[in-house]
Amino acid sequence: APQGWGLNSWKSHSSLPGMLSATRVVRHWTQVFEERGIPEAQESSEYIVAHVLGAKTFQSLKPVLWTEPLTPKQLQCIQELCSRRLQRMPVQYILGEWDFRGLTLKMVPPVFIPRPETEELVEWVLEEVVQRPPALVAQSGPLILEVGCGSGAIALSLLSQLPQSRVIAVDKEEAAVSLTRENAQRLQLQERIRILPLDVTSEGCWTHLLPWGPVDLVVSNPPYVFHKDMGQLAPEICSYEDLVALDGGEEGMDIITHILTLAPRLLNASGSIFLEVDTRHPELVSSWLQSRPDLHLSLVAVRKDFCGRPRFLHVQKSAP
Ligand SMILES: C[S@@+](CC[C@H](N)C(=O)[O-])C[C@H]1O[C@@H](n2cnc3c(N)ncnc32)[C@H](O)[C@@H]1O
Repeated sequence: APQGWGLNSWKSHSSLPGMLSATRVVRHWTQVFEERGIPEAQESSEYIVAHVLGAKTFQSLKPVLWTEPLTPKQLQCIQELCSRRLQRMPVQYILGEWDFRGLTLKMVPPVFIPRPETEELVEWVLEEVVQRPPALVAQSGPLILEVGCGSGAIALSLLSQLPQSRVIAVDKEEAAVSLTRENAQRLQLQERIRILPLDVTSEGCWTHLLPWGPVDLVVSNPPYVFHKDMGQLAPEICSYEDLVALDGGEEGMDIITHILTLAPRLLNASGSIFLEVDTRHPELVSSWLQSRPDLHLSLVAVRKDFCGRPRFLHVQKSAP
């Protein structure tokens, strides 16, 4: 078993009690991970060792800690955490927290781990809000609805950057709802957020949201993976993350179309929807919207991610 392998490999160092420095331990586990085909071997090893030594990254450790011998307790702890990595558990779940746009969020499996691309979606929303007339932003708002809040990454980043904003965050999974709630409290942002369990595919679900609206913006990183692509996901994802957070149905559009159908009922006139999607979705969403003129929505902009792939959509409501 992977765990047994990790333990056995560690025994080779038992002749060096008290002499193992953080740097040597990082090197050891990097090699073990590489031999076992664990992705991001060095990063995984560095994050785990840094975490046990009380830092976020290996580079941010005081240099003296790189060379000082580790205690048996620290070594034991590193061994336990690295054994989990050998079982392909994502580092974010092993460490139990992860940073998103400078906010440290608690991470608990199987709630979706926020991805770096999503930071760009938040950035785009912030840019758009800043462009609004100053009086509008300063007085109250915006009021934002986030569909599928997961750990709360998007909602809490927006709240922390926009001091007048308020957010309604919904997710169909109870684990996500309670993790967003916990993260909001940890970050002292609970006063401006309403977190509701809600399945946006359920009949008449928008009626539960009406009392909180109308909203200025709808933001979502919905499940958008094409069902046929689900089999290609890495073991880290398939074995630990909630697949409900990823599987968007046949063309990845199942939840996207529900959000687009729901949003016009809740949005202010000329309100906006910002979505993170697959590269095939700009075209699919555009033609789907053309088939639904009754929604009075148009795709007004597409943005590329840091890899140059079209991954973010801005859809706007227009007057009927
Ligand atoms: C890709 S994750 C995004 C999580 C978080 N917003 C982020 O970016 O890290 C999608 C989220 O949508 C939620 N979800 C899936 N289907 C849903 C539905 N029908 N109604 C509401 N939420 C849903 C999942 O539980 C999951 O938390």
